[in-house]
Order: sequence, then structure tokens, then C-alpha cells
Amino acid sequence: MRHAIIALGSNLGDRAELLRAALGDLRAAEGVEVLDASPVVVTRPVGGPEGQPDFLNAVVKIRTTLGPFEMLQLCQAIEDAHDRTHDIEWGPRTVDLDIIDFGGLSMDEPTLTLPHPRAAGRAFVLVPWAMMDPEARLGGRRVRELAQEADDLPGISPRTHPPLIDPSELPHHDGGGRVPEGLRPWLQPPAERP
Ligand SMILES: Nc1ncnc2c1ncn2[C@@H]1O[C@H](COP(=O)(O)OP(=O)(O)OP(=O)(O)O)[C@@H](O)[C@H]1O
Ligand SMILES: Nc1nc2c(c(=O)[nH]1)N=C(CO)CN2
Repeated sequence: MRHAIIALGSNLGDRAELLRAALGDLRAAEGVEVLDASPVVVTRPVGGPEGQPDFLNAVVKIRTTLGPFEMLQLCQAIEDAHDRTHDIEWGPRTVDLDIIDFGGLSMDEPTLTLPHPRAAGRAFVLVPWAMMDPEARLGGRRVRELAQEADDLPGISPRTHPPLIDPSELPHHDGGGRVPEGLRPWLQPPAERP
């Protein structure tokens, strides 16, 4: 049994409904228990074509009996079920599921790198993760501190969307979802940022 962090993103179609559906698919999957879910944050696209729509991003914490490659297959099957296409690198997508951390495993295989090789520099992953779990660590560093150093932090909107799931259905939810201290000034409207 391993704990893992899965990042969800969408910037095409009914983004909130797609994230909700993907979370539902994860919850329904054999061998997967969703323990907690972050708030849904609005984020400016990082990379990809100019002018693509803003993303909704969230992360979830799961417990699973699956192995890492089975987990990758499950993530890809969920993407496929929601018509995710792969035509443009970092282009618009209905739903994207990335394995950020898988029980602390380290690997660099052709189809799977763990932890996710770009996650430590991505505020669109780190901010919702730190809001869900202010003490979380990635590669020995606190996620909330990594978030403060991420280049895309100014692209995270102070707005959040309604939660993906009723918190009472999440075994590990502690009523969190607060913005950690060090991130608070950044998640103000741009005019009020330091
Ligand atoms: N930790 C990981 N989580 C998900 N996919 C991974 C991981 N490591 C390697 N991959 C590989 O990355 C490939 C490309 O995935 P995808 O098209 O979703 O990339 P992306 O989400 O657009 O970009 P990025 O990888 O920068 O997040 C997948 O086919 C998968 O084999
Ligand atoms: N804001 C934002 N930008 C991205 C995202 C994402 O989920 N959110 N995903 C990417 C590839 O995984 C590339 N760029």
C-alpha cells in the first residue's frame, strides 16, 4: 500500500466538471482510495501556445495497492475517457493527470519519472498541494517553500472554485484548504502583491 499525490489539470470544456469527473473515476478505481483533495485553483497556463485558456488545477492524495506503472495506466485511461488529446505539447487539454509523488519512489524510466521531474518548480501543482497539506514535502523540501520560489507563482489567481468533493467524504480532510503563511501575500490580487 502506498500513498501518492496526483495532480489534476483542465483548460478545455467544462473544466470544473471534468476535474470532478476525473476525481470520481479515481475514487471508483479498484485499489485506489482518495484520502484528500485540495481546493481548485485558477492558474495561468505555463508553456504551450499563446492565448490558451486558464487552467483549473487541483491535487489529490490517494492510498493505493497499484504499482507505479499500473497507476500511470489508470491516469492515462481516465484522460482517454475524457477525450484528452496529445497533439500540441503543453497544449489545451480536457483533463490531465500527473503522478507527482508515489510513496517517495525514485525512478527514471522511459514512460515514468518519479517524482514528477517538473513538479518541484510548478506553482500550479505546489500551491494547491500546500493548501491541502501545509507540511507536505517533495524531495526533502517543504512544498510551501518550493511554491514561493516557483516562477509561475504570480500566475496563480487568488480565486478558488467550489471544492471538487464534499469534504465529509474525504477520510484525511482536516478542514484545511487554508493558504499557508508564506504564500499569503502572493495569492492576493496582483495590485496588492509585494
Ligand atoms: N510522473 C509522471 N506522471 C505522468 N506521466 C509521466 C510521468 N513521468 C513520465 N510521464 C510520461 O509523460 C508522458 C507525457 O505525458 P503528458 O502528455 O500528460 O505530458 P504533459 O502533462 O503535457 O507535460 P508534463 O509531463 O510536463 O506535465 C506520458 O506518456 C508518460 O509516459
Ligand atoms: N497552469 C498550468 N499550466 C500547465 C499545466 C497545468 O496543469 N496548469 N500543465 C502542463 C503540462 O502538464 C503545462 N502547463
